[in-house]
Amino acid sequence: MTMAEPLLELQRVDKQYRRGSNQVQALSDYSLALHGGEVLGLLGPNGAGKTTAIKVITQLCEPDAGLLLWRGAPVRDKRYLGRLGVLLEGRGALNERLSTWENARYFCGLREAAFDRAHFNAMAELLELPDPRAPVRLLSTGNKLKSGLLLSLIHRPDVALLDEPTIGLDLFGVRKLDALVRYIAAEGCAVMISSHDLHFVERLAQRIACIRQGRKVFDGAKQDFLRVEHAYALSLAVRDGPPPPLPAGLQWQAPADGPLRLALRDHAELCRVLAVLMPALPAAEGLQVERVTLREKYQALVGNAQETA
Ligand SMILES: Nc1ncnc2c1ncn2[C@@H]1O[C@H](COP(=O)(O)OP(=O)(O)OP(=O)(O)O)[C@@H](O)[C@H]1O
Repeated sequence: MTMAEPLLELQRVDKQYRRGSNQVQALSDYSLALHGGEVLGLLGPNGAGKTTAIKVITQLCEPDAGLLLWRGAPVRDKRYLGRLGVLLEGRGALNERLSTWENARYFCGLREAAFDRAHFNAMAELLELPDPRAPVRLLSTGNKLKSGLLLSLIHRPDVALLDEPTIGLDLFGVRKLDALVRYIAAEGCAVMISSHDLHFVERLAQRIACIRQGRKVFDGAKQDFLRVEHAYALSLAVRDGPPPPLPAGLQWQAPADGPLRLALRDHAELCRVLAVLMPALPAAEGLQVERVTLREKYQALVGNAQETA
């Protein structure tokens, strides 16, 4: 992960929506920085404020307080918008009567960027987009999504904001999207993925920003996110008798019914425990070791957060 100056930054942003006589605090004192070449996963339950953050970045809505910075300077006009690639709520802007190819040329003209045929072909190939010369209206829903995605990135943006990019893609489409995200990040693009698809985020993001009810609850390296408490969960089903001994400093959690449980910090600790447990294993009824995934960490962090609406 690069530690260079952020390309884009939200600093202490507040955003409130008015809904009749009610007010919804969508963002509270919210800060976020995006660096070139990094893939950031923006996570949060429904209504947490993710889309609002993207709308503030793209000037689709104005914050009540706080700053938006582009390359370290407060944004004063809309010029930086041409350096963004945006996919909002899974959809890119495109003209369905034109082909992906024609749309791409049109969008490059609009953004005052040179149309790069090799970049177009590389993305179409990675996405396995069939017939880029056919009118978009003739494509299947999933292929229209791929087309929209390609178009949001055709001008080689410095920052890509991908809001729910996996919606409507099948398993194979998502794998192709993986490849596309890696390709643009390797080119130096800062990629922010806002998604409920935790497997997708876990595979790609080096950094996780987690938001709950408009507030930041985590922002840091994915490894640190996964290491918040422990990396492995071990459970051991034993017959009657005392629980088998563990290395010094560790203690079983022993629920009234169900197997013994143990949370382990890392791979080294897991190996130490298994070595000590080995003699007791033949008499045990079952051993299970699970890697704690982003899903469990995420659930622990956002709890049962309900939509603030
Ligand atoms: N235009 C609006 N007018 C009033 N309230 C709004 C508006 N847009 C969003 N909200 C409210 O602001 C809060 C944050 O919404 P936002 O869409 O940013 O969340 P989100 O994290 O993107 O959610 P989701 O994962 O469901 O897309 C929610 O309570 C939502 O109901």
